[in-house]
Amino acid sequence: SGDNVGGGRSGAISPPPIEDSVQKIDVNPPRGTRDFPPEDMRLRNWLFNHFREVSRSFGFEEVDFPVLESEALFIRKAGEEIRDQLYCFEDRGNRRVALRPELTPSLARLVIQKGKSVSLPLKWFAVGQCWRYERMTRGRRREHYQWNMDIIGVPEVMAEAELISSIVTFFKRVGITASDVGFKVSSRKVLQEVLRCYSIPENLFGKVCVIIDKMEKIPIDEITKELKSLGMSEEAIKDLLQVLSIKSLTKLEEILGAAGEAVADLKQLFSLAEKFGYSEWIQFDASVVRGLAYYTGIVFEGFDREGKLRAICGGGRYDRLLSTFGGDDVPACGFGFGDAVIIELLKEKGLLPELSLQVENIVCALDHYLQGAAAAVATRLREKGQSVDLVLESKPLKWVFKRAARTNAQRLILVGNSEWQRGMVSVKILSSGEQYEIKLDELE
Ligand SMILES: Nc1ccc(Br)nc1
Repeated sequence: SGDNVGGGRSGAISPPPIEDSVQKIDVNPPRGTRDFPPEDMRLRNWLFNHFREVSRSFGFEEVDFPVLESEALFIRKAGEEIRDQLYCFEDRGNRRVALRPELTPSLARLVIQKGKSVSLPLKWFAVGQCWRYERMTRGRRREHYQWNMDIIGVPEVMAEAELISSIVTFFKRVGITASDVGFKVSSRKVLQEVLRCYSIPENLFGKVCVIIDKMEKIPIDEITKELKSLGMSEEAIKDLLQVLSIKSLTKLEEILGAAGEAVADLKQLFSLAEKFGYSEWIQFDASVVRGLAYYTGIVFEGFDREGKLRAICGGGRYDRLLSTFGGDDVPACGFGFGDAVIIELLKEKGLLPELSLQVENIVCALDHYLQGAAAAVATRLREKGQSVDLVLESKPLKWVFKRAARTNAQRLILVGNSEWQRGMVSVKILSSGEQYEIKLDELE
């Protein structure tokens, strides 16, 4: 029946010699990346389930994109860190590609690709791994998972208010309160209106934002130097930094007047926050600009009030992104929420959940020849929706009890000869120790 290939049983051919010398491989994951062994994967699933349940409760649909994208999707000339750390390379087809550093450009690409086949507004969410290539000198991670929610096709500030509401909903679900975290909210239109007063060219807007976003990270004279290199005068820089220090919307209105879009948008957002019931979570802070060049309006970031951690999440309006990719001028806003800072915050607050392995049944044959019977018992329970850890080899009972304890099994089902002859199995409820025999067809 056909040639024996690869040393089948009949006409056995000895397997080829192992040519490659066995060399010990590095069993750690690549620098800056993580494995998720079961206990870490349980926490990750717990977190992502909350992300997904909140998104769905807001009527959003899940989407995803390739981790690998054309490098062109992320080439922006605004001096962003995300560009400097792009994990990019040339593939075997000589194409310039990159591991995505964020999800928003992929989302914009898919919206454009879908074109008229989708009706606006779109409410999409994604949970995806994002990458950066950072010199390991700083020993930081090179990958993280980001939860994104985006609303495409709604120009009103109601969209940003809805997004912030979804994040507040997530925080409440995991036990975080407005005493633990807040949102700093501003609008890039504040910056825009100041720059216009000094006739700073629009094309410098993105670059100025990226520089301003470094305010808390590099010395102020470095900020001033970089702004000067863009051609801003000392007076313009002084006024700009003065406006950016404003923490009150009333004060902002005094400076910019009530007629501008910046003040109108922000007043509308704070009014909607009242209606959504999360006023205590948000505060105006003109210094918030976020580090992505494409934001055009409201921007916000979640922060821990103790000031120990980096930003928990961030987002805003990006009304021009789709058109810069050649798509129609479609308004859009969204946020990114990383999987690292939130876990640090939950640890700080003692809110990490206890997540142990749980299995409902462990099934074990008491003799080797009853393995088939044990398989039948396991299958029957599984068909009834029960989880079963089937002991796959002959093991001493002591071993089985130890495994049942480690897996927090609720029931131990033993398949023994005398019981099986009578169509029975023996059940032990591990929490109470109660033990009884039961007919197989009554087991559930
Ligand atoms: N954009 C980005 C990607 C990966 C990590 Br870790 N941090 C930021």
